[in-house]
Amino acid sequence: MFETRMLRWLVCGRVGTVWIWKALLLFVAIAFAVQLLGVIFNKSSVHPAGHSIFLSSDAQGPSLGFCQPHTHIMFLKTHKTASSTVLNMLYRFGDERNLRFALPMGYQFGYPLPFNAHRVKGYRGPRAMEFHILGHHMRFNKPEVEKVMPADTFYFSIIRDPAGMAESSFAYYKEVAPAFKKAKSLGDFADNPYRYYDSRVRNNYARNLLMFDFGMDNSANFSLAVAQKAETMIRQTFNLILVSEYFDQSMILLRHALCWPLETVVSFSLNARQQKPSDVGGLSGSFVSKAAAAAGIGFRGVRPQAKILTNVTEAQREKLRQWNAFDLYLYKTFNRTFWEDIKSFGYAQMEQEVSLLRMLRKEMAQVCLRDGGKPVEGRRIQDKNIRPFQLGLLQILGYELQPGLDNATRAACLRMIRPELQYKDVLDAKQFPRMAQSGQQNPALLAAGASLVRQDSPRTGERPAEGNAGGRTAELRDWDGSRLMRRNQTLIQKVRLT
Ligand SMILES: Nc1ncnc2c1ncn2[C@@H]1O[C@H](COP(=O)(O)OS(=O)(=O)O)[C@@H](OP(=O)(O)O)[C@H]1O
Repeated sequence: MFETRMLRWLVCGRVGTVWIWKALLLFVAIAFAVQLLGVIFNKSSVHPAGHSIFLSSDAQGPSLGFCQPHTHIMFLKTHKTASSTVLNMLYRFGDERNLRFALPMGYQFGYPLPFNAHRVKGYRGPRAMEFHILGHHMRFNKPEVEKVMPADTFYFSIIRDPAGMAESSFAYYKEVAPAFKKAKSLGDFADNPYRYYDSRVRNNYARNLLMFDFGMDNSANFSLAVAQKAETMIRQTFNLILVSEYFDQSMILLRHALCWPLETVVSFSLNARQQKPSDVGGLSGSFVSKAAAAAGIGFRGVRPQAKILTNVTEAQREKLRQWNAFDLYLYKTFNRTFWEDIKSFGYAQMEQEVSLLRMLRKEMAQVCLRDGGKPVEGRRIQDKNIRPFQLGLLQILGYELQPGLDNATRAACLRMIRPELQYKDVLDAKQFPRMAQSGQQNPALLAAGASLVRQDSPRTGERPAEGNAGGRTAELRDWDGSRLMRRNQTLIQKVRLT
């Protein structure tokens, strides 16, 4: 009773309606200012601390309108699809803004086993800590990924024509994948896959690798119902599927979806296969071979044997597509969706942004890279911090930095060319400084791209050890899960455990 009278007195008697309106207006103004500050704060928290090294004032790209940059991101890093180039971009974005990565204990999340949250370093139960970016190779397993990543996570991945993927995969995993090991050449495999492929052995690199990475059965014969089920799962889970053959268009769609400035999606192609002489103007699906051919760049030192092993005719490329029928279905389906997205985005705007992106890449190549950005065979790169991990028949290419760069520019350029394994170590050491200090990682092994996995680690479930580190039994594995042995201080690639 008393309160009501008091209120009436305050409202009508003492304060008056004008004052109420003024108070209301003030309240609205304060709320708006708080909101604005929040946006500014949020935006600035994902902007790099340092200044941009891009010379051009267009580095931010055309306006994105009013949007909030995404910082919770899950990238399914499919194999042989330009995924290392995409991951490098995510690494840079997160590194420059001190975001937290969900990193594996070694170099992979137990691939080819399905992803398990307990393989994430620092994981302490569902959502116990905030992870921003998850992007390493894995066999996708949604419930486990959801334990690690926040509910508002943006999911995306990348696909490639199965013929190009098969070439890339064969060149890389020839000595590792059971089906490839026995084949005389990729052409031979394409002509007679059933002679070499045994579905009882895990042969993910040799058939429907995309399907496998998305967490589904890769070895069954094609069935439309199963393919459609896979499509539905992907549509329900992933916000965007990029296409490797249209990498630059993919980057533009991605930056708009993530609300990121243009400069964040400028990259150099990483993890490319060594150029084969026959590729020039020719048959191969290698991205770099085409780019190099267009630029008139030639390579020397190719093993003729390797060239013969990976050569295929157009008819054999078609056979490889049919052999990978599930992947072909996914590729065709999501390629269509990709072009529908571009249509909605607008062809003219896409063209404008792609040109800008290419201009920035060219600019960066001139600033950062030796010889105008000509890719270099891994074995010719002296600096182990930028030498890409080597596996397979052909050299994996990397880059060398322009000499004489100032410190800030050098650091920014280094981030763009630092290979995946080395970058993972840098991020790992940043996130877990005490472990890095206690020397858990062995630099000699890191240079070779190996991980040291303690045999007694309850989470890894790795096989018994062969090496010996600090008196403890330990096993040496490369990033891909294949076992490495040390003999006379030399790391020797061993056969992968399937
Ligand atoms: N920007 C861009 N555009 C198109 N293609 C590109 C790009 N960057 C890398 N690549 C090609 O991707 C292949 C390597 O793929 P990944 O990095 O996914 O390989 S891996 O699974 O991580 O080993 C590898 O293909 P191949 O050269 O055919 O083997 C790279 O050349």
